[in-house]
Amino acid sequence: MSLYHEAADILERAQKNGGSLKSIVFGKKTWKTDGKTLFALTSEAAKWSEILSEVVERSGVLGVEKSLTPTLALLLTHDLFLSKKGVALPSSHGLNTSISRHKVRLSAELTKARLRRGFATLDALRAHVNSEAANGPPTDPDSKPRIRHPRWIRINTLRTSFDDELAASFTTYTQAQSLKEITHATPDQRLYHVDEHIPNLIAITGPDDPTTFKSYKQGKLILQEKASCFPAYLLDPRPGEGDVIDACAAPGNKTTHVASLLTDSQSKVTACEKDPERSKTLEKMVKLAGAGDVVTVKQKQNFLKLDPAAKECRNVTSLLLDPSCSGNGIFGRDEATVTVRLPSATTTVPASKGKKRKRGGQKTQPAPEPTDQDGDAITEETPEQDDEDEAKLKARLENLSTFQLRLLQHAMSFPAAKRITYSTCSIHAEENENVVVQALLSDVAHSRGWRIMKRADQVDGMRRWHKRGSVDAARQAIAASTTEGGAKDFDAAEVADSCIRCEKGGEDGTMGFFVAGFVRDGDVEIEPNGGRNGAVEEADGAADDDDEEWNGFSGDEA
Ligand SMILES: C[S@@+](CC[C@H](N)C(=O)[O-])C[C@H]1O[C@@H](n2cnc3c(N)ncnc32)[C@H](O)[C@@H]1O
Repeated sequence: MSLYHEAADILERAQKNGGSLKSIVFGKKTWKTDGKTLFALTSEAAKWSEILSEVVERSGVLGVEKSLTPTLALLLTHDLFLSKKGVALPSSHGLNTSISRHKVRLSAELTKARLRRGFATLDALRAHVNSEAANGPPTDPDSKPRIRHPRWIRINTLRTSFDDELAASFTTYTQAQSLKEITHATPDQRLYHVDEHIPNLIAITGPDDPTTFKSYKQGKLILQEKASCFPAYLLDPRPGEGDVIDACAAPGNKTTHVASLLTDSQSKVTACEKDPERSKTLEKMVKLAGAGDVVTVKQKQNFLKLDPAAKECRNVTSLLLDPSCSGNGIFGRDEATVTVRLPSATTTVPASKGKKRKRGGQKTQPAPEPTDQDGDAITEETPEQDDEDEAKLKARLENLSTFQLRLLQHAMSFPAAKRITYSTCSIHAEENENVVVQALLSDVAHSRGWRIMKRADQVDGMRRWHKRGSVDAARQAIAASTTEGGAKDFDAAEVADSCIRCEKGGEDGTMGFFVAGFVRDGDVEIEPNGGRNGAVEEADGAADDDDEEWNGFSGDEA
């Protein structure tokens, strides 16, 4: 019973205050209904809200059913016609009877709404609604053509081969020679493009929802943003060289990517995840991707508490570090294209009787994030709130970068480690070039011989990637550190060129992202203590780190 009232509350808050549905649902822990169910219903209803508002308003149902608020009517109408299971209430329940007794009238209005939009069947309308949610509404012909964000799909070579999968899932798709064809496609064009930087990655566009593909459900296709594929690829783990740690692993996209690069070797991946719920998702995703033989999931494992000197870590040669961040690089493609429109309470008479429909304020709201086959959200991060004030943001970035630096220094303390990648889905220099410079200047980097992985030493696709770090940001970070001494040897242009950035949106079809690699020859003696900025100190102070890190998730707390 609380489902519909709680869902109505969420949609109304979203319409009134903005913010993402995800933040509203998962930011509150006291809902009676579970968050996944609430998110699934509200995000679907949000997608259909334009059409369903029209249906509810034109049916006149609100004029006769006093127990129904406009939002309840919209949600119940959604479930009555569009949910496989129908209205999730006993047929005798008051809310169910008050909507069901108007089924014929509502159904007629839904048909009219469909025909007005030129769709012959409800399935065709559904495909259109899903496509608009994914790609946004068509642009005004006079305006600049809108750039369509591609749907990036990594073909999981642990379960299938690239060619087999193209033949299995994309037979109705035409190959596009350039990414531009994808970013400028019309919504109904089914196209795929083979990425030129990351092996086994394709960009697609079209009306289909790839989460409904059989191969997706079998773990053969992984929905993963292009930029998010950079860290594992840049890490370039060499089969047989040694083991890998994914330090902050859930939901596991990069973990399974690394695992796919280590096939036919004895090398193992240890995936740490501190958060209990996300640990379960990680475990599930690793199994689904067929990476269970290669990956050991350490559930509820704080990476800072993993002892680098432990026997199990002695053979770790590569570490992938993708910690929590402000998340402001996440391209809110899905979030920006779904509109919540709630029916107007004042227009309760069918339009045929001459009343004008009132169009309520529109807010952009999220469509569901990609989910695993059980509907678990598998986003990597929560987008930053737009309305955060500057002082709050500054404090949050300070907290985050302190935490990120600690993790990075801890990664640098693994005795056999030779390569590390550090990444964030943030575009803030504080979390990126600044952390890189500070890590390079730390005692642990110095004592163990860590240096930046230069562009010339990067794996082919990353060397060719055009967008590099910010020279200004690197220069400022170096200048800030020079006062403490020791930064004179760093060349800002070289540091920046070694870093990789991705722009949020635009013709590259990427989210905002940052990644840098660190290398060492592995022959420097380990010091008993990490020194001033050493990892041992950070690990000891890990209890405080928990709080600091969670400040980074204010997007979830809204
Ligand atoms: C940006 S997400 C990682 C996304 C993941 N790499 C992927 O590609 O699917 C950061 C994750 O790190 C986890 N985390 C944060 N601090 C951690 C720590 N100290 N030890 C282990 N995991 C941590 C968070 O709970 C979150 O799940």
